[in-house]
Amino acid sequence: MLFLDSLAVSCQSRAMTLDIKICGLKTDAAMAAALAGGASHVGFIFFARSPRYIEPVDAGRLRRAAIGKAKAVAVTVDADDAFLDEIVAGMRPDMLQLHGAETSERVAELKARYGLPVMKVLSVSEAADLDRLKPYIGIADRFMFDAKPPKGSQLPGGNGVAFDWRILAGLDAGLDYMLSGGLNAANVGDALRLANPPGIDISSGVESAPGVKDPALIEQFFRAVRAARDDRAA
Ligand SMILES: O=C(O)c1ccccc1NCC(=O)[C@H](O)[C@H](O)COP(=O)(O)O
Repeated sequence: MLFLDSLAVSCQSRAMTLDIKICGLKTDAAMAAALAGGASHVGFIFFARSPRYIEPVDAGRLRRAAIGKAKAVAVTVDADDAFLDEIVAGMRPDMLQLHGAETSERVAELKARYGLPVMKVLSVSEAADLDRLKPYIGIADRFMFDAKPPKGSQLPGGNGVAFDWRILAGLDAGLDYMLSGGLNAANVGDALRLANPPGIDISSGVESAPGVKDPALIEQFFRAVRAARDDRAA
């Protein structure tokens, strides 16, 4: 845990801005709710086994509503160049989210190939997992810390499972990341209080069924975030 120790700086010094990514969008109504709530990022899933899978050209159509409002993120899992070419051409993302076992060399290669910022996802369950950050520092533009998938899950993400957010509290205040995994309107206040992250990400916590985003739940989530932030500012 030497690496975590060396990064330990008080989170109190973080800026008061909070990025919010709503992930797994497939409909205009969900997109409208995400933008109305003030999402900074909207995510599209390009993983065939996911109930949130969307074709690149459909994502390209949907993401138009976000131009100038929120960054459109293409979420991929160990995708090959041919599929990434199709995604980038069809959707025109602002950012790639790499949710598989991509190495730091692969991250660097993709940044050079597409000229897009990359968010590398690391799945965590204990503080020692943060040691896996090291090779990506200075290469990935941003990180996402997500929970490890439960046993038997077919999905690397979108499982609605949380991890112990306190393990993020000692991270360098300058590290740009999103806290993800199992967030919902009921627990987001605790997540913000315990980890004070620069960004958060949610998917299944704003769904009425797997892959079905509920605009009312999206609105409720933003309300909960605002209430938690108002409480902390008071
Ligand atoms: O959501 C999916 O189906 C998915 C499938 C494959 C790779 C990543 C996936 N989701 C990525 C995300 O960014 C989710 O928002 C993140 O894992 C949190 O999901 P949840 O716990 O449901 O909020």
